[in-house]
Amino acid sequence: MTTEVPGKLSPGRTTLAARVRDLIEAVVLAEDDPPGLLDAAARIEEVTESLRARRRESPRLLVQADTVGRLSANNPVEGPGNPLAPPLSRIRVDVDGMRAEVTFTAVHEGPPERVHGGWVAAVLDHAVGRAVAAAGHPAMTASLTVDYHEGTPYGVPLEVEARFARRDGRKVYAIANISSGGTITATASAILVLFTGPVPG
Ligand SMILES: CCCCCCCCCC(=O)SCCNC(=O)CCNC(=O)[C@H](O)C(C)(C)COP(=O)(O)OP(=O)(O)OC[C@H]1O[C@@H](n2cnc3c(N)ncnc32)[C@H](O)[C@@H]1OP(=O)(O)O
Repeated sequence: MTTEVPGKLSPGRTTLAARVRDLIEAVVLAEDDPPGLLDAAARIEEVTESLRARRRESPRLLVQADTVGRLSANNPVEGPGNPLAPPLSRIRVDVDGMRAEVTFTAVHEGPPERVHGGWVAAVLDHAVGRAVAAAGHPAMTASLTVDYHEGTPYGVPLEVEARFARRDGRKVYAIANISSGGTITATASAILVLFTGPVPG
């Protein structure tokens, strides 16, 4: 079931997501002090139960108007309402493609002091999806090839870019990259397949 919330995302929701993002980072970086950790766990459980008492049916939260379809504000890459999303910021999407900024944290560490490759791929996957939709070809990723040229640092703003390349029948080709201070750390090429039915939000 889709829950549609008209208008802007409430500041309460974005603030809560931001505080939970802070919390996740604090958990990952917390010193090993068993009584302190158990006390924190009990207090967090209390908050979780209070939120669960007002649970919605679906994680979808459709509040952001988009050029093609609507993206959930709880999207796990871009959504400001989702504490798992890094999230993306300074998003610019038009027919020429998508550009955005993303700052990962220690939460996303894979190799020492570098972002886990799965998170890099998730952002690139999302970016190609946004770019092809903006170019008028809403489609789902069938194949994503990622080349990791250098480790991607966290704790610094990164640039994400993606653009539609070409279309061949239902297949839509796109490319994307992620860079740090002008140095490209990962590139992706993707084949997406056009949606045949309605474009999900
Ligand atoms: C506003 C919206 C913004 C959205 C932004 C968010 C982006 C989010 C990015 C994602 O997370 S996407 C989710 C991850 N992807 C999936 O879950 C897709 C899972 N796969 C499928 O559901 C189906 O495989 C798919 C819909 C992609 C294709 O199935 P179909 O039955 O519709 O297509 P079919 O298998 O007939 O293939 C159509 C064409 O694509 C080609 N194809 C399919 N899979 C391929 C593949 N893996 N590699 C290369 N080509 C492929 C296939 O050969 C064929 O080529 P031809 O038309 O030339 O004959």
